[in-house]
Amino acid sequence: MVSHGMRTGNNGLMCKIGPSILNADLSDLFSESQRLLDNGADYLHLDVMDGHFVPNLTFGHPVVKCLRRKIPEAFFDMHMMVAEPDKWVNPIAEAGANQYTFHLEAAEDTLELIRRVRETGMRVGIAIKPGTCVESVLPFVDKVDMVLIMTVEPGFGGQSFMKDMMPKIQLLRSKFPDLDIEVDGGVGPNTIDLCAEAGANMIVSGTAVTTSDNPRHVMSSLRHSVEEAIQKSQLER
Ligand SMILES: O=C(CO)[C@H](O)[C@H](O)COP(=O)(O)O
Repeated sequence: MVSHGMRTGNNGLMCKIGPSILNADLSDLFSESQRLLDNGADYLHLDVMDGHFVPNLTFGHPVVKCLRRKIPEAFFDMHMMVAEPDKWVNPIAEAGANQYTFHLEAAEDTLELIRRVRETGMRVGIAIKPGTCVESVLPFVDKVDMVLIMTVEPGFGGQSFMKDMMPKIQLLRSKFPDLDIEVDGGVGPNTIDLCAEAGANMIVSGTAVTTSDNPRHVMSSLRHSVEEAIQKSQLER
């Protein structure tokens, strides 16, 4: 598998758009995923839900493995909304994932979990729910590749964006200029500016992209907004 660096050059960050296929037609996961990639997605954000950590079920490693066979190149960003994140590290790695993002709230031994994910060769992400304070993730930030700030309660697509999560992104960005910060939940053309100004550089957008007649246009306008905000903040430094 090709290696997928998520950073660029010596200026630090690059904006990436990773649509979530949660609200797409899951009976045709391959075509839906390919359509998003063909229309400019930088990566696929794959939401794994186990019915315990969140009150919903999606799919697991067998489905990811099948999708990987049909899509050998794309970056698979796994958002593991599961109660036992340690249990799925190896199956998800063997299925061909590139990044394993677990929830801090579900981790029993966070450092050990980070070590285990790294050992597989996957990038490591930590996600926090809206009710979790950003300070709780700070001790781990220098050991991971990405922090995911949830802007909805995890479990369902199509919810309203929680703009009061923006201070979490601002705080992380001020302390960690080179960190990949992902935002997920209710993100679309009307909410992207807030995320971009706060400092997010990895943008998950589900419903806004998958239900659009013109996903290429939606993704390129999301990207444009974030790139402008990154450039502006670099000029201000
Ligand atoms: O993690 C998620 C829900 O738990 C989804 O990735 C997220 O909600 C994306 O969908 P939308 O953009 O429709 O909110």
